[in-house]
Amino acid sequence: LEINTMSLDWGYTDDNGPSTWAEKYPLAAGARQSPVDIDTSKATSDNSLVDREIDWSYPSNCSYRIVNTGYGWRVDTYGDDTALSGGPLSEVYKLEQFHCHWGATNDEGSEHTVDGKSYAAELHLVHWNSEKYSSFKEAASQPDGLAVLGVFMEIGNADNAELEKIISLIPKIIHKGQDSQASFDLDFGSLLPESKHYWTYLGSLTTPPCNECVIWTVFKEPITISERQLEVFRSLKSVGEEDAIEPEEGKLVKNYRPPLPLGNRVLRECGP
Ligand SMILES: NS(=O)(=O)c1ccc(NCc2ccco2)cc1
Ligand SMILES: [Zn+2]
Repeated sequence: LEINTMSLDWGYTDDNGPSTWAEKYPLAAGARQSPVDIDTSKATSDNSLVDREIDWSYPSNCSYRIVNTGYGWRVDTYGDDTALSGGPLSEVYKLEQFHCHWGATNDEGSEHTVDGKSYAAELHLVHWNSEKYSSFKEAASQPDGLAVLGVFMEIGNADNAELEKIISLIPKIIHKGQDSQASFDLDFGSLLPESKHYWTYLGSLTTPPCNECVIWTVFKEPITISERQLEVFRSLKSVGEEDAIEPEEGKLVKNYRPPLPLGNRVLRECGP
């Protein structure tokens, strides 16, 4: 008797989704988990961040690898001449990868929420503390190991031109495990909002193993992408090419974790 148990050990469906993760990944039940709902009335703008704007420098032309992780797309950036500093960060962090979270409809999809409001998607730029640690993996086991920039995405009429360079590669990585090498000049600056105003708090990876190793910085201003671009995200599959399933099955229509309690953590903000 061969039972087709083609199931991921964790995911976003009812039987392997966020409410089940703590069974196999105990850190998911920690007190410093992400994402959180950003209750703007709780944000404190103490002097520790004033004039400490977040600074980044990313190369304009670089070679990248985009991969279908089974949980979404991820661009690996070989972050040599990248640097993130300032804001809540005490050291310089290097960009390791960036990826996105989205939902089945446009009224959900972001991981962080603002006074209970969800955005249609959320971009994460993942950096690691290369001043203190010698690898991303080592940094991911440290409380100040990673710095992730969160950028809300809302639906607008226009395509996001920078994102289009990534979206044009998605048809090549429809199935889990597929990847595509591309060297394109990516202007990261335009993947970030104009305003550098942000909220920051101490949290975790929003997917298993949910390590509590992230200094989160979430920009207040969203960027816009088009409905068509978001539909391309939803066309990704969570299963490999060899998993014979119906064409409409296995689509990654959502890959966001709902918010966890902020608890007694401090939520700081920089800028109105
Ligand atoms: N959504 S996110 O930005 O919090 C994020 C970022 C990076 C990882 N990496 C997964 C990992 C790290 C160490 C072992 O496995 C997972 C989640
Ligand atoms: Zn993420």
